[in-house]
Amino acid sequence: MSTASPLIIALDYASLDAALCMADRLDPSRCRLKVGKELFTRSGPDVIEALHGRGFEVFLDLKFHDIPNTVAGAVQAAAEQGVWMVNVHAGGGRRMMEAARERLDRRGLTMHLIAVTVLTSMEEADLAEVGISATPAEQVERLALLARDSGMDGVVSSAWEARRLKELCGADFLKVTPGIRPGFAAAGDQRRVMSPADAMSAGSTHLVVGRPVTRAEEPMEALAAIEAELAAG
Ligand SMILES: O=c1ccn([C@@H]2O[C@H](COP(=O)(O)O)[C@@H](O)[C@H]2O)c(=O)[nH]1
Repeated sequence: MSTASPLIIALDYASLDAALCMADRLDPSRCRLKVGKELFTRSGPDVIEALHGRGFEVFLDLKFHDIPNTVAGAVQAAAEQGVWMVNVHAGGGRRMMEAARERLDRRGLTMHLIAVTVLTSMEEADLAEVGISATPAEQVERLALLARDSGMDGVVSSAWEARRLKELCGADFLKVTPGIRPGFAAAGDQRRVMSPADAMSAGSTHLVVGRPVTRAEEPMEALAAIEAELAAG
């Protein structure tokens, strides 16, 4: 089932059972689901099949970063499992991203293919430590333009960069933003955070929300509070 909701709930769980327990409380008309490294490493493609069986569209957040041929093969495998969206690291470079795009196009596979720019857990000092002497905003812009020119459908960034990315890359370019924190949630390990309503006003097209819902005492109430905030604008 496709949904008009911008919400993507991150199922960061250590077992398939725990992830499906949460999925069974959610409604595919109200959100999409994200499967990341922990859950996929534990459960493999079974989790994708189980979520599809429950009617959810799935963002497979494995952030592929490898040589072009390897990434193209991984992206093809994701598309053949029918996932709605997959991502690669823009830092893998133009040839890597182009190889992924070409592989999908040549096989007639349709799936959103996006690139991670700068992780929302990073700030300027973290970039400096890995040898990047730019602010997160500058680095996101640089990688987003490279991603667009390499055939990506959009990027993962924080919502702080969404407004500028809309100006640079247009409204149709997907701006998938984790680090979403409603007023009631702690930032935790995230650094570049924003509230759901502010993120949408800034130009995010999709909001990735994990712990504020999945670790809430009442996950459905937390989700409803986020939906109410979005509806109020
Ligand atoms: O830059 C990034 C890229 C991916 N993520 C993922 O999003 C969720 C966020 O979860 P929260 O619990 O809401 O912090 C998580 O699965 C990350 O792997 C990200 O946070 N930042």
